[in-house]
Amino acid sequence: MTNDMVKTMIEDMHALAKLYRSRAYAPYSKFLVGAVVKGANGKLYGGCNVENAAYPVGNCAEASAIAAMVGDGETHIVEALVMGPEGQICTPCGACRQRLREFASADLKIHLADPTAVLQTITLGELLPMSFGPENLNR
Ligand SMILES: O=c1ccn([C@H]2C[C@H](O)[C@@H](CO)O2)c(=O)[nH]1
Ligand SMILES: [Zn+2]
Repeated sequence: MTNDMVKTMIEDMHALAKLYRSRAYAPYSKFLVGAVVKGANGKLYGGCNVENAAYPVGNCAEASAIAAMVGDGETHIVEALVMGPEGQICTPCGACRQRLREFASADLKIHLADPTAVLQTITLGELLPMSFGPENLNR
């Protein structure tokens, strides 16, 4: 695969995350997040955060994207992107690191983006070292 092709694919993930971020329902925090996971099937799945008047019931963008993927019959994530507000990176919260871990290996690349660009790329293993996953339950 050429560098141009890789760039195009990240740009596709970035564009989809931006669309989903624009649909975020975050009237309480006003912190809009979009997330995209790429399945092993090559398809992209987007999600946004969905807050609730009962605050703890709110949902992270990553959780929404993962739910869309699993609902489509895919259970392996090969790449991910999380987009927060302009000028800052939004790293997945602790719970979402574990949610990603369920469907990905430690070398999963997670692109951290704002609406203008990908600002940083990190692996799941860096975000969640010595993780507990399905293998620990012989799955
Ligand atoms: O990686 C993250 C971090 C935060 N949020 C959401 C949760 C809440 O709605 C808002 C503020 O925490 O941002 C996400 O969706 N993903
Ligand atoms: Zn989260």
